[in-house]
Amino acid sequence: MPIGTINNRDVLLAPSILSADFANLGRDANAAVAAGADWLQIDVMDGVFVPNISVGLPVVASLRKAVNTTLDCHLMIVQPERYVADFAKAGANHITVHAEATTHLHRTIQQIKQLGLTAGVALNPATPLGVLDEILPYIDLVLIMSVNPGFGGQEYIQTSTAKIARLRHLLDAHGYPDMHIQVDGGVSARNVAEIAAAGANNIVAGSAIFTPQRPAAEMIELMRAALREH
Ligand SMILES: O=C(CO)[C@H](O)[C@H](O)COP(=O)(O)O
Ligand SMILES: [Fe+2]
Repeated sequence: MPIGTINNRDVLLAPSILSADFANLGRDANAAVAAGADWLQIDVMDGVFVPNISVGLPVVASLRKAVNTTLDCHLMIVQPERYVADFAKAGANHITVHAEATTHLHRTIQQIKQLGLTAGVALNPATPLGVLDEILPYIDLVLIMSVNPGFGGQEYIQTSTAKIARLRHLLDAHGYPDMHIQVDGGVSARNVAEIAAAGANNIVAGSAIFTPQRPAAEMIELMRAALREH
């Protein structure tokens, strides 16, 4: 499944299954897709790069069988190059690795692309955009982390908005109109419009979509409505 084109700056929604009900993961994932989610993000945490452990290859393989959508694996693991082939085999369509997690970022990106997947680079909140300079020609997506990675349900770090705007400006200035800017962490219907206005086109949200109180479809519609109104 190819990465969506963003020439018209459509905003994609990528619910993170981190906040789904893991005992009913297929049900929750399908509900999000039926409600118009464009991608699903699977947050893979190793307890080393981030202080939490989440899910891994078997969950990707199970979701691949359960849902027909773009599976976006956000790898929060050290030396992700050890596992990218396994995630591709499990059914990932897109893999994002952290610039801070690998010494050989270019080689890791090459591996992902050679596997036929699209590739993204994630930056932690304190990582400057300058680390992207030499890797932009090789990637499809930049993930701006708007929380410190490791947990769902954290508060959006406000300075992320200016970082997104600087990145969109830089991409426009250097001729990357199709690069996705994905934003992950603390995004909800309350702030999604300002995040999209700053230049993000690919929105990850976990706790704002998968809540026990209301169906995912309603929460996705609230986000779409906020995007339409801005
Ligand atoms: O990468 C992540 C955490 O490291 C998650 O994708 C993200 O936190 C989603 O959760 P929420 O929308 O609740 O902040
Ligand atoms: Fe994530």
